[in-house]
Amino acid sequence: MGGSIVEQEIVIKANNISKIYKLYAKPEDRIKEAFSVFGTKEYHKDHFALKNVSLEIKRGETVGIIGKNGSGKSTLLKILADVLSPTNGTVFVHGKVTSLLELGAGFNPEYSGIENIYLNGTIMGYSKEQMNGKMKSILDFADIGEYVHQSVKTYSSGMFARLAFSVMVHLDPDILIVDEALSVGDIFFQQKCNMYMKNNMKNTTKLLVTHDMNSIANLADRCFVLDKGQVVFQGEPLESIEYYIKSLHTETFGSTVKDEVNILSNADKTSEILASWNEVDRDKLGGALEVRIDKYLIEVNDELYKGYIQEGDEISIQFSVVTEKDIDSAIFGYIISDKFGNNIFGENTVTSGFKSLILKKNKSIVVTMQIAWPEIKEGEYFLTLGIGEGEHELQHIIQCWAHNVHKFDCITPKKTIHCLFNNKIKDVQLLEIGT
Ligand SMILES: Nc1ncnc2c1ncn2[C@@H]1O[C@H](COP(=O)(O)OP(=O)(O)OP(=O)(O)O)[C@@H](O)[C@H]1O
Repeated sequence: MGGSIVEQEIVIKANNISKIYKLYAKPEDRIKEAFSVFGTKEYHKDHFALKNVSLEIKRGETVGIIGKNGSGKSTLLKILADVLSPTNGTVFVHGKVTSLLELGAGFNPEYSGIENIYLNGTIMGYSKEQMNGKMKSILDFADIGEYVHQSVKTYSSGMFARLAFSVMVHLDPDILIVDEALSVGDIFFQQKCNMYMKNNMKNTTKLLVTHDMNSIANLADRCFVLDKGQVVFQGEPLESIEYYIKSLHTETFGSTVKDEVNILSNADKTSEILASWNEVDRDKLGGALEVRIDKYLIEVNDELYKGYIQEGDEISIQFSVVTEKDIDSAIFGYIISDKFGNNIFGENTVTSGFKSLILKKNKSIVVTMQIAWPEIKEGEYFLTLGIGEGEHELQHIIQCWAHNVHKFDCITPKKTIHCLFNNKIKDVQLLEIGT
């Protein structure tokens, strides 16, 4: 068989699978139903953890599965890993599967790390001798030192994740299924796993469930987005992330932004157009509020924000301002902070060299600030907007702060940002000092 044919081989095929759980309002309803005369009276509601899901995955593909909590990701993986049966539909899986679902399956907590390595090997059909041959690489990768001789029940969840991942990938699976299990490991271990999967497991089909969009952007060839047990989108990772994050934002922030909004020139900014902008919640505002931020719109590279952002993207932050007084000298600014509230970067018009910005009483004004997204670590970042009154950045009246009005999901495809940002090594020298 030629290489390209092998690559095209479908190794996972799910046909119209559903998983239905019976939900009972009260525990006794289950008993009542079981003993109902002729078994006809129903006391339960059907809950579809998965509904009519069909998919095909080829050999060697890395497929990301994303979706909100409870959307059915784990249920799907468990069915594909054959630890759960679908209520309806058929599943075909061709090849040896190892899975990091629910850390612990396949591990005996009373056994030591070493004993568990042998146990997993036996389950996967390897002899003791074969496992001896793999032992060093498994232990080196897990890197948990002397703990391998302790019983697994004494491990921290991170140590356990290290051992379990190492064992799973060294058992040469045809298909590797990785749930959020890895997220309990520290960031360096997660990177090590991602590198290993990328570089050492090219022929292995990998299914990844994670809420870490950056891993998806970097590792996946293709993605499925699940919502309420159904596949609502499938496609390229970035398109899938865009679809998913947009739907999250719509839910979380109640965004009213329409898919199609014309790119506006200043003259066109009528109240009709502002009607489609995002309202800033009054409870996000602070300051004297004689001048206040009313609505905003974020555009990235001249299009509406797609749900993710990356280095070099040109952002246009537009917001409308309602004024109750004349201001001779206004300062506008922004801050980007991380999810822990640390301010990461920002600027204002004074320090950027823009002076004498005048606001007239009872006028609606639209402010547009252009910035470029810098090279920073992947993650969630929040935009805060500010208006000050005065000429000096340190001596002014805070008129309006609009806190955390917008969330940016920053991804760094094909790049590792080691800390908050990278700082290049400008020069390196090697000096030979002897033989
Ligand atoms: N044993 C069960 N009994 C009843 N309902 C269940 C059971 N297992 C899962 N569910 C329900 O099925 C749905 C899908 O659950 P699942 O764990 O697959 O979601 P998920 O996308 O993996 O979520 P998360 O991101 O929170 O891990 C949820 O509504 C969940 O409450």
